[in-house]
Formats: sequence, C-alpha cells, structure tokens
Amino acid sequence: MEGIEERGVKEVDYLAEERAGAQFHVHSMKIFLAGGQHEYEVSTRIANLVANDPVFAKEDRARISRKELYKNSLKKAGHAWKIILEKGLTEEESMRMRAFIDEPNYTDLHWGMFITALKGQATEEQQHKWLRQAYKLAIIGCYAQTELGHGSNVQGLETTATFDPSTDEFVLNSPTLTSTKWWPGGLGKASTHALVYARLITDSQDYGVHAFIAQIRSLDDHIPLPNVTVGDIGVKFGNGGYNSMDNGLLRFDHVRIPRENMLMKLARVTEQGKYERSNKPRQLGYGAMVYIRQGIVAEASVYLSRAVTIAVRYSAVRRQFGGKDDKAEVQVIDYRTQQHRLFPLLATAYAYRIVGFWMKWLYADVTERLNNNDFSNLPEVHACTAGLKSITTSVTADGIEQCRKLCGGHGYLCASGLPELYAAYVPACTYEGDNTILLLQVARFLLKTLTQVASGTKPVGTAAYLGNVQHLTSVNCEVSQGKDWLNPSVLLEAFEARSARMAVACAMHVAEAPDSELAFEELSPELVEAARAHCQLIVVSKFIEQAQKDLPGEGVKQQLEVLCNLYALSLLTTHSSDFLATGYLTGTQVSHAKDQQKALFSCVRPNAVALVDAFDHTDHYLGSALGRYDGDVYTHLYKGAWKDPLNESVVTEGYHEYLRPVLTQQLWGPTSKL
Ligand SMILES: CCCCCCCC/C=C\CCCCCCCCCC(=O)SCCNC(=O)CCNC(=O)[C@H](O)C(C)(C)COP(=O)(O)OP(=O)(O)OC[C@H]1O[C@@H](n2cnc3c(N)ncnc32)[C@H](O)[C@@H]1OP(=O)(O)O
Ligand SMILES: Cc1cc2nc3c(=O)[nH]c(=O)nc-3n(C[C@H](O)[C@H](O)[C@H](O)COP(=O)(O)OP(=O)(O)OC[C@H]3O[C@@H](n4cnc5c(N)ncnc54)[C@H](O)[C@@H]3O)c2cc1C
Repeated sequence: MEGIEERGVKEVDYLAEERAGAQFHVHSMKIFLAGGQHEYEVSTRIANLVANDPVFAKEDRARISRKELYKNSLKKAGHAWKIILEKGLTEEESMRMRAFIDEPNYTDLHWGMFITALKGQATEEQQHKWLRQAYKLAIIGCYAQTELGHGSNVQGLETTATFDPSTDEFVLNSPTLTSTKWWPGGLGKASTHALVYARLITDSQDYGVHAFIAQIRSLDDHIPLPNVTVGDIGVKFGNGGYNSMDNGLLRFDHVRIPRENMLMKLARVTEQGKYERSNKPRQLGYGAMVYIRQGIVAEASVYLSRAVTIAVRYSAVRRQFGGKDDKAEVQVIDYRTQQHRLFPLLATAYAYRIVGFWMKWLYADVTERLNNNDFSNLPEVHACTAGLKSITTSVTADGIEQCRKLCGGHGYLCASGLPELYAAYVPACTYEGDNTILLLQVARFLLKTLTQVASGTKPVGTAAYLGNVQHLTSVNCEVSQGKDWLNPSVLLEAFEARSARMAVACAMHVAEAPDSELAFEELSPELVEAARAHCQLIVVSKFIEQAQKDLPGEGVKQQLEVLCNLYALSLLTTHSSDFLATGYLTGTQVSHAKDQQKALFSCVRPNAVALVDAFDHTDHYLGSALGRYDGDVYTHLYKGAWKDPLNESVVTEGYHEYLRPVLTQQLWGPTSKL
C-alpha cells in the first residue's frame, strides 16, 4: 500500500510484490508504533537528521580498533551535544537522537543515572549546586555502584565513607582489592565526577550503603585527582558492540570530600556526626535503577524489531530449493520452519512495544505518587520494572541471535548488522541487575502478595489477579477446538491460572518449610519460573488490552489481534509443560493451541514485510546489507566485501614473510623468516 518513492529510492524494490500484498494501512501502523502522530514526526525528523550527518556514520565500527572506536564515540557525543544546543532540541528530540546515533557512550550514564540519582536523592540545595553544572555538561558524572567483588549484592559493597567531624568531611577509601569500583560506564576515561555508593561510617558505626559525589578528575586538564586511581577495565565482548563505552575502575586512597557531598534527601549526617534518616523508604535510593530498568523495557522492542526487520526482509529476498519448470526457487520465508522461528519474534517485538508504552505510563504514575509521598505501589513497580527488564532483555538478546541464524551464512557477516547488534545488546541481560536476580525479586514479591491475600488484603495493579486465586486454582479450561483460543478472555484466564498456580505451589512449599530462607533458595529455579510466568502474563494482558481498542487505519486492529494471539499462543506452546503440570490444560488443548498457532502463521505471511516496515527503521539505523528497505541484498554484500581493508591490496601483507616460504617449501631453509 505504500510506494517505495516515499523513501526517495526509485531504482529498485525487490520487495515491491511483498509490500503490494499487505492487508493493512502501513502508515497508520507506523504512527501507532511510534506512539502517536507527534512522536512519529519527531522520530522521522531526527532519524533523517542523524542518517544524513557524516559524523554519525557507523559503517566501520566492526573494523576499527577500540581506541579509534572510543575516540569516535567521543566525537559523536560532542557533535550531538553541539546540535542539541544549536538547534535547541527538546529532551524528547535529544533522546531520539541518542537512540538513532546507536552507539553507547558516557552520556547514557550521565543523563540516565547520575542526573536521575541526583534528582531522586539530593536535597534541593544539593540539586541546585550539582544539577546546574550537570545539565550544562560542565561536569560529567557516572554511577559508581558495582565493585570487583560485588554487583548484585548492593548491601555487600565494601568502599567506605567515614565521617571525620574534626574537618566536617567524609573520607572515601577502597580498603580491599575487591572494593575497587568496576564496570561503571563513562568512568574509565570521560567522567569528571562519580556518584559513589559506599558504606557510611560515623561514630564507629556502619550505617550501610549510601550515595556520595566525588570529583575524580581535574576540570582543568582531566588528570585524575590525587589519591584517585582510575582507568578503563578493558575490551569487552564482540567487535564494536559495547566497546564504545569506557566502563571503568576506580580506587580511593583516603580521599576527602565535604560532608555536603553525601546525597542527603533520604538520610543525613549532621556536623556532629549524628546519622538521621528521613521517613521515606530507603529503597528510594534505588530509584535510578528503576528509571533505567523501565527505559530498558521501553527499548527492548527497538532492538528486537531491528533484528526481526533484517530477518524478515532477507527471508523474503532469499530463495533456496524448488525452482523447477521455470519457476522461481522458494522464498525461505515460505518455509514453515522459518515462519515458526521468525513470526513469534515479530509478534514479540509488537508485544514489547506495547508493554514499553505501558511501562512509561507506570513510571510517570509512580513518580507522581512519590512526589505526593504515596509509596504504596513502590513494591509492585519494583517487581514490574525488574521482572519486565529481565524477560524482555533475555528474549530480545536470544531473539537477535535467532534472527542471525535465520539469515544463514550471511547472518554471520558483520555486514548483516546482526553480530554487532547482539554484542551491543546482550549486556542488557546483566547490567542494571542480572536477569535471574531480578526474577527472584519478582518471586519474593509474589510470595509476599499471596501472604497478604491470605490475610484479606486486596492486591492491586498487575498482581490484582491473585485476589482471584481460589477461582484460578480450581477452574478448568474450556477450550474444545483451535478457534476457542482466539477468545481473549480464554487466553487471559490460561495465563492467569498458570501464573497463580505456579506461585501458589511455591508459596505453600516455602510456608511449610521450617526455614523459609533455606526453602526459598532450594526452590529458586521454580520461583524463577513462577516469576517468569507472572511477567509473561503482564505482557499478554497489556497486548490483549491494546488489541481490543479501536485504532485508526484500515486493517490495523486486525493485524494487532493476529499478532496478539500469535504472541500468546507461541508462549503457551513453548511453555506448555507449565500449563500441563499445573493441571490447567490437557494435552489435547495444547494441540489445539499448536494448530491455531500454525493457522496464524498463514495470516502473518502476506503482511510480514509490511509489518516490519511499520517499525520504520531507516537503512542507516539498521546498518544491514540483508535488511535494506529495497531488498537489494546481493549487490550490497558484494560491494561491501570490497571495502574490507584486507582487499585494499591484491597481494596480502605478510605474503612475503609468511605465505611465500610455505608455498615455495622454504620453511626450514636458511632464508626462512618463520
Ligand atoms: C541525551 C541522552 C539521554 C540518555 C537517557 C538514558 C535513558 C535511556 C534508557 C535506557 C538506556 C539504557 C542504557 C543502559 C546503560 C547501562 C546502565 C547499567 C548501569 C548499572 O548496571 S548500575 C548497577 C546496577 N546494579 C544492580 O542492578 C544491582 C542489582 N541488585 C539490586 O538491585 C538489589 O541489591 C537487590 C534487588 C538484589 C536487593 O537485594 P537485598 O540484599 O535483598 O537488598 P536490600 O537493599 O536489603 O532491599 C530489599 C528490599 O528492597 C526492595 N527493593 C529492592 N530493589 C528495589 C527497588 N529498585 N525499588 C524498590 N524496592 C526495591 C526489595 O523488594 C526488598 O523489599 P522487602 O524488604 O522484601 O519488602
Ligand atoms: C556492560 C555493563 C555495564 C555496566 N554498567 C554499570 C554502571 O554504569 N554502574 C555500575 O555500578 N555497574 C555497572 N555494571 C555492573 C552490573 O550492574 C553488574 O554486573 C550486574 O548488576 C550483575 O552483578 P554481578 O556482576 O555482581 O553478577 P553476580 O551477582 O556475581 O552474578 C554471577 C552469577 O551468579 C548468580 N547469582 C548471584 N547471586 C545469586 C543469588 N542470590 N541467587 C541465585 N543466583 C545468584 C547470577 O544469577 C549470575 O548468574 C555494568 C555491567 C555491564 C556488563
């Protein structure tokens, strides 16, 4: 329904036939996926701005050295900041620009965590002092929490901040090797300041981990300050990927900072060294993590949809087998096995887009509540952000790798864009909370909620279904044929019943054990599965909610319904053992689900290319010869190969030293250089 001319490419469109077969209005879907007309316009404008600026080119990223990559990322960040200032870009526009530049750098941590933590944990006076500087980038901050010895166990951190009343200062110290700060992004080379999480000691008493601002580099010449040891931790996984970030190490040798550098909104130390807590929950000190976790959830769909766009377009271009009697060979997208691996990921990318919108709403809602001193839904928001961060990043990382395999041999080439995408994305399974640790947090929340339900408290929000636990643990599924699975309330009940039953089984086990902490540990694999089931339910329920709404644009609602059903049934069949073991489904009902899932593949097939077009990724952003909008895959793979530095000379460097002696049998002779 949409002409390729709109993209300014007239010469060739190998995917034209695919696009012509779409059964929905692609432009309307684009607007839906962007989050609205305004968001669509901002995205389009900023995507083009980035794509047309040579400073933001990214072709060579997988080929250049780490040093060059890092220096380039500094150049890009500086250039982006210049554009933001010159054009007076809004926060929304700047965030879009960050996304389209598509290269992690120190500003992610500065804006995402340093500033967020200051806003959440600094007093007004402190904010006035530090935020003014930080907003201008006159200082660059990082978030220095993790240490060599502890990351997940925040309460186990070892760095100390000991108050000295004689000088009204804290003394920051790294008492052991394992207390070395290790991993903070932007710390290695760029930051001038660090938000340091350290054990607060005053009057010889340890009050646990608190946040302090420490200047680590000179604002004149960027040299580390006295008694501060700071540097980069080294090359990370993959070419390009997250290597544009200077994850750093940091040690303090009795470094003195003013008492006012402790962030004092949640707790303070007086001039006399007295420790005083505010009446706000101490968990607000974890607020920056909650903010980034929701951001990571909102971003998951972007990464997954990029991989899926590449794999769908390539699968429509690529042909293998068949081709007898003058017929063209079969497009690999028509193979059922390809559809079985690819289409659920397409549906997942849509599901995560919808849950990402909801997550942003949830975060705005909790922020407003916190501003009004309403802390009631903090545990639920923590569970949602932690759990959804965990499942969306794990599925997205695995999904990118699956898309690489779906592209066969060419997927393994950096020219496909997929290896780099995976390398850049996969640390999301670890940073901002290891995904298993985060699911265990959800599990604790579920057990607590069930205990509260037992004592008559009504659960709210995403846990509300647990208020219906008696029904959900006794009801039988009524599906008797494949089509029954297309009923949203049937799907919803299946996911609610599975989640409630898994949580209840764990809760009973833990409650009956003499030592509940030991039982929790023993049962942790099952608890992780129960938490996953709960989080999948959240995504399914948000997708169903959205698919039931009326949306503008011919066929848009119908496509969302198909994808919603496909998403839910793919989860159901993949995790069928849960549904069977909890006794909610029979084997026959699972078979019906599988049949229905197959039928849905046939509905997706004619729309697949248009459904990925609707994500509206530019060729610059995709950075993939396989995922090009025009489908001209082979020309660009071929051209790309000749750009490789190995092909700069016809006879390779090293020929005379190392190849010729082998070929001429002179390996052991007197002139051999080997
Ligand atoms: C122009 C540029 C713009 C840039 C904008 C950027 C924004 C873009 C968005 C996305 C981009 C992504 C960029 C990503 C960059 C990478 C960033 C990576 C940074 C990091 O990795 S920072 C380090 C993160 N570290 C962790 O996540 C550690 C994980 N561990 C923990 O969170 C906790 O310690 C724990 C959860 C494991 C708790 O362990 P425990 O010992 O039990 O802890 P306690 O402190 O005693 O707390 C228990 C109690 O508190 C509740 N709770 C825990 N966490 C939270 C929370 N976050 N909020 C609320 N409540 C919490 C917990 O449930 C317990 O409650 P209970 O006592 O049971 O009632
Ligand atoms: C690219 C990248 C960027 C980062 N950026 C920052 C940053 O800017 N600032 C910062 O402070 N930190 C940063 N980090 C650190 C990151 O937050 C931690 O690595 C993360 O929280 C995981 O902690 P860990 O490394 O201690 O893992 P560990 O906790 O040591 O995990 C190792 C394994 O043990 C398991 N495990 C641990 N405890 C338990 C348990 N109780 N029960 C069951 N299993 C358990 C985990 O599941 C995991 O499989 C970054 C990390 C990376 C990779």
